[in-house]
Amino acid sequence: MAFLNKEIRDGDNQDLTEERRTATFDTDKMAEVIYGSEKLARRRREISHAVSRIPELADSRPLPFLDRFEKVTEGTRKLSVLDRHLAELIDVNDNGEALHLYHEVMGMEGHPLALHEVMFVPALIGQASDEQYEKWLGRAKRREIIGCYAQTELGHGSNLRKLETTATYTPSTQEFILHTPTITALKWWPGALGKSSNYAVVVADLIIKDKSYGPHPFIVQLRDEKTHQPLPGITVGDIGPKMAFNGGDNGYLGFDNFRIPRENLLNRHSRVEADGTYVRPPHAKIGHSAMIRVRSHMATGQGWLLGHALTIAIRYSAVRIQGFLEDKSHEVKVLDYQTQQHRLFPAIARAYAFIFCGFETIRLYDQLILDMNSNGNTSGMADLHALTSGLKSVVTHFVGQGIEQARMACGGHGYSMASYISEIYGVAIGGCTYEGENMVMLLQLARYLVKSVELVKSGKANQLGPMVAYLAVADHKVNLATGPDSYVKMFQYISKRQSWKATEKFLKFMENGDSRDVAWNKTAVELTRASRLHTRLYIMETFIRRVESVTDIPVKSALTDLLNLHLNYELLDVASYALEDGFMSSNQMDFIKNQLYSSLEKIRPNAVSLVDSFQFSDMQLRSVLGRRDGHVYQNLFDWAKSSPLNKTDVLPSVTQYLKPMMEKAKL
Ligand SMILES: CCCCCCCC/C=C\CCCCCC(=O)SCCNC(=O)CCNC(=O)[C@H](O)C(C)(C)COP(=O)(O)OP(=O)(O)OC[C@H]1O[C@@H](n2cnc3c(N)ncnc32)[C@H](O)[C@@H]1OP(=O)(O)O
Ligand SMILES: Cc1cc2nc3c(=O)[nH]c(=O)nc-3n(C[C@H](O)[C@H](O)[C@H](O)COP(=O)(O)OP(=O)(O)OC[C@H]3O[C@@H](n4cnc5c(N)ncnc54)[C@H](O)[C@@H]3O)c2cc1C
Repeated sequence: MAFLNKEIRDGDNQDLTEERRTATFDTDKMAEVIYGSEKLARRRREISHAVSRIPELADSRPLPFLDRFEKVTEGTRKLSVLDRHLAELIDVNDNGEALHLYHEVMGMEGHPLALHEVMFVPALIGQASDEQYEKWLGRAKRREIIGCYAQTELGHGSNLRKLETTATYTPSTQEFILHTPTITALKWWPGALGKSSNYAVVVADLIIKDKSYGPHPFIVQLRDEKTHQPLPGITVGDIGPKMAFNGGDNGYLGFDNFRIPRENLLNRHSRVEADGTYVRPPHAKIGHSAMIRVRSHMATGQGWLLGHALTIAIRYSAVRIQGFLEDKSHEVKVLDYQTQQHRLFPAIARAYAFIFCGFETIRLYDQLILDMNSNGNTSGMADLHALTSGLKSVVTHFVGQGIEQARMACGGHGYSMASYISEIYGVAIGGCTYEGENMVMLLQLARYLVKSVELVKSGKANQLGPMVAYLAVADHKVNLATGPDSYVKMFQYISKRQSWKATEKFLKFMENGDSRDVAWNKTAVELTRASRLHTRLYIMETFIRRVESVTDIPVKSALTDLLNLHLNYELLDVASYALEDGFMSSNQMDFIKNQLYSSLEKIRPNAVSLVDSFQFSDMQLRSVLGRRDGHVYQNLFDWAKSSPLNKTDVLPSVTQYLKPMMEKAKL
């Protein structure tokens, strides 16, 4: 008999096998929906399989047992092995394949090329002119040079307009002089800056004839290409251990009147002529495109991180037997408890929703770059900036929450590094901070919402973009029993009401004499609430669109269960906004809760298969607790035995310190 869940193998834990047999859909088909195509889903499996046949690509020891120096070395070692095998493992021009290969082999703890691929090369593609492509892009793509993205400083990150690093143009030599005037102006945080990169895209305040033109990107050589020594005038190093990413060398960087040629200002959109004349870009914020790119990719990337934690927690919950339900002679799987399901299943729905939604923003970003590079059309920038600002904030926040719930759902073993969940958590919540601190980015989206409400108030609703058109729609009572559209309408009502209330509050403060900035700050919490609601509405709508587009009936049916859970969970979470003015009745509230609980029951038989469908290999998961075979206890015991502390029965620290203390006490 062909099994719908292809993960079933002889010798696996029987409880897990039992779960896999209950799948109502084909996990390979679900993987096609998750990864966007049959080809990528298949290639991912093939690549993982090919990697497993190259022993040098495996971690030489479990990563949690390595110290920082060993982690950096291990990451670099694997990169060099990977480099030798790249062409045989993937189509190097296929980003999806490359991304999977790097996740599989390099894991998530950071490596020297992380920022090269994620920001340095994209910054060149988005910001460099054709001549600069000629000079730098080929070298960067061939990895003759390794780069990073150096923007944040010790004293400033969120407020780019106040970056202190200066790039002062000198017409006599046609050079920019890069300088770090104070300790707070040191670049601080850029990934792969400390020890690995020999080039960087540096964002510095452009100064011409004593006038500041604001932050601009420059390509800067940091280290000698032969010796890798820092060039004279450059101070560079590693900033030390972090919550996660400890295989990466986030760094600091200072300039002492360091000169670079005029051609090193990335000048596809703005430039400085030889005589110092400044040529403006078509859009003031066009220099931020590398950031918009990462933000556009974050929803999908974060959805996968949540998927990792949930794969571990759900598999473990199907193996962990504890306590009783009806039959007191047999303990049950902890996955059978409603509280466990409520803790984990809505997070599975969110992981799927974030991945689907992320694919849409990636497409929007690719279109924007195409428009900008082909005909200088920047009209999509404001919309995408607003959308991705909200999305990165909402998604990273919920992913952090979801991973933490997954950890707790694994009880004590979730707290062990054997689960690897704490590492996943550390990596994921970095996203709440990098690419724009979440509150700061929610407030960026709020600017857009406030402007949109103001348009409606001034009778210009016809100028609203499609994503905010609901802000002008009249309210109608909603019958939730009619399906997903009614949930969207209810959510629209809630989101619209909050955007309007926050805007009115903000305008009122100004009417009463506050400046715009003070009024804004006095309304900021309400504004961030509006941004979150707007973003959650967008996620809900993309989830519905994606499920509607699925053609495989069993897959669509399983996804519909997840979608229903998502709709009810989300609406319940924000119901107070609609209850307070009576738009939602308490009967409707009861209806939502009942739908939610029945969704949990429907999803239960598919839970393991829904996470198996992410098709993360054991190598990629790096979790002893979440391995496919489910032999949790034996695997945990073997792992603990391999701890370096267990190499000897008596530790030197015991002989040196503990024993003398005990001996002394005996006297
Ligand atoms: C294959 C890819 C995989 C990717 C996977 C990701 C996983 C990778 C893992 C690890 C990588 C880690 C990478 C981390 C890298 C970094 O963190 S780089 C540093 C990031 N730094 C930031 O994000 C700084 C945040 N701050 C800002 O972006 C800006 O300062 C600001 C947007 C908050 C404000 O900008 P400012 O210039 O001061 O503008 P305002 O005066 O506030 O606004 C003026 C108007 O400009 C509009 N605007 C601002 N930015 C943009 C933009 N990017 N595009 C379009 N428009 C923009 C803003 O909305 C205002 O418009 P209105 O006046 O009309 O309201
Ligand atoms: C793992 C990681 C990797 C990174 N990689 C890079 C990299 O490769 N390159 C790079 O250049 N940088 C990088 N960074 C830096 C990162 O981009 C910044 O830390 C981030 O943009 C936040 O800025 P900040 O540190 O200045 O936070 P701050 O702005 O100082 O935030 C502190 C608090 O102030 C609040 N706040 C600040 N401004 C406002 C405001 N206007 N309104 C309301 N509240 C406000 C914030 O909400 C927050 O609560 C990385 C950071 C991390 C953690």
